[in-house]
Amino acid sequence: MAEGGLLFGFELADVLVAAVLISVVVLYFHAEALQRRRCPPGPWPWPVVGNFSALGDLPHRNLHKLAGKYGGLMYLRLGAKPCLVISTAAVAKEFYTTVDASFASRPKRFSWTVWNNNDENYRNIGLAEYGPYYRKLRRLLNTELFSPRRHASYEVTRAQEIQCMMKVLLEESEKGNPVNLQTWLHGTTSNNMTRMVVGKRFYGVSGDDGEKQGQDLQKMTSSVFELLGSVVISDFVPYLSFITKLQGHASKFSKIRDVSDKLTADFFDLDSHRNNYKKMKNDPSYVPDFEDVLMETPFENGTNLPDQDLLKLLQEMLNAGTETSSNTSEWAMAELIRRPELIERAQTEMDSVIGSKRLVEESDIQQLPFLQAVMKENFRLHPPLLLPHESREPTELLGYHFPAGTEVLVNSFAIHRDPSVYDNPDSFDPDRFLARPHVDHMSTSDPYELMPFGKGLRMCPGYRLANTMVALMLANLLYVFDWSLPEGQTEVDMTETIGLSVSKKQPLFLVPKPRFELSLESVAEN
Ligand code: HEM
Repeated sequence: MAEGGLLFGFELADVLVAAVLISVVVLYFHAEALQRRRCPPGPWPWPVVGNFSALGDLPHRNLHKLAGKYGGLMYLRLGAKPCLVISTAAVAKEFYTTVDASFASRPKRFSWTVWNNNDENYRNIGLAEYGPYYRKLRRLLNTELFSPRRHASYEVTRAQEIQCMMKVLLEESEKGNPVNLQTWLHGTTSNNMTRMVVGKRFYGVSGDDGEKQGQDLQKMTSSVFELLGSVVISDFVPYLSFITKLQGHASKFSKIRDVSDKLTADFFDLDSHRNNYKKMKNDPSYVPDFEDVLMETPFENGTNLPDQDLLKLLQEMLNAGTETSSNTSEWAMAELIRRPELIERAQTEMDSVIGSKRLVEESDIQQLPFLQAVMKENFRLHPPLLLPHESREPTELLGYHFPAGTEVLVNSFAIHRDPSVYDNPDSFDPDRFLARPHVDHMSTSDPYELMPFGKGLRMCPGYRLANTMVALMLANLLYVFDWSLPEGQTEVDMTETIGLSVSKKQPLFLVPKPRFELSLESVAEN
């Protein structure tokens, strides 16, 4: 009974506060339950942060585990933001064939904004909103850098960079010491990329600065990938930005951006490139590089790109083109060294096809089905990227309705481990692809079961180059050398670390031993 401000012996005010709190909680659960009835299955979200903690340190693995419980189309609430996670080939196919265009944009992330000089109007291709600016850049990339014609024209460049790497490895092998494969794979892909983009190589160039330049570049690309892979709570709950500040992310990210921007400006030296182009552009024998093309192309309002955007794009090509391909090749060597019988099979195949003491060339690759199966199996187990998409308009997928601004993660890590598609999905078994030649990540008619480069409008534009470089590096490493673990080591540490891409936490050190005598000439530096 209420008596003198008391209800059943409690202060009336306390009772009222408790009643309001209970009502809020009941209303929250009721509203959430109503909303979830209209959404695909997924874990119950916490108030405020939703399912943010489900991402964890290794989102590709954590989301794969959750998909085992909730299925191929899973619904998460990240803060207040709806997010779909696609984890099977069937759902991926439905997604790409019905709503790809609606989901062709990217969300905003705090780290991406810092990298873009604190501007949410992202100017680099991988993060830009899907609109006229993005489409123009993408067309330029497709025609001026990655078209089949351009790809063929850079075959000599690729062969020279492979030759440089093999020459150094042959020299190193004479000492009998382990070599850091990560460094050489990174240097080779990096040189190839910078030669395509600005006509210069930076890694391992002789002279006092050669080694340092290479190390600086490697540090830059991996720290930028670490920055771009960082997800913070205020990406999904903006009013928690004080936590992001307290965690010191802003100053850490800005520092990485400033160091990488300075390095890029020094490496790519726009002024001297511009002067050189002015001198050369009327010479019919001069072939403009990608930097020339970018400098000359009118963008919004007919004006050329500001230097700041131009440098960011060049840096992006270097980052995207280097980290992914070198990580992929390193994973492949790490998998193979644990299964020496697979190395032997690849060598036997190459001995019978190549049969002479020379490097493996691009035209050989088509005749090496086992090597290609090894590559596919490696792409299956180690797809490097999980880049989010975001919808620009309300959409419907598999009968569910989603508002504009819904995120999508196409988790190829989970798709590639679907036990209903792949037997023993965790084991490294290239033979599975010899038995399924129709599964081909390089073909547009592939059944979405192997998609390391994504699909659809935002699919990786560098897929042809990446596939060729990984094939060439792997084939040559395996053909020219036998490999062993450093003395005293019996196992390979396969621990992953994640930035924007999944890489090996510990660099792979292996001891090369030449399989035959091969002397390689120095390749002229340019
Ligand atoms: C093994 C090597 C590589 C793999 C596995 C890979 C994979 C991917 C994936 C999965 C995406 C995201 C697709 C999506 O959002 O749906 C992507 C995007 C991208 N990749 Fe690659 N990539 C590789 C190499 C390269 C190379 C050599 C380049 C050359 C510069 C490159 C440039 C890009 C760019 C610019 C994007 C952003 C595309 C966009 O947003 O429109 N990648 N890549």
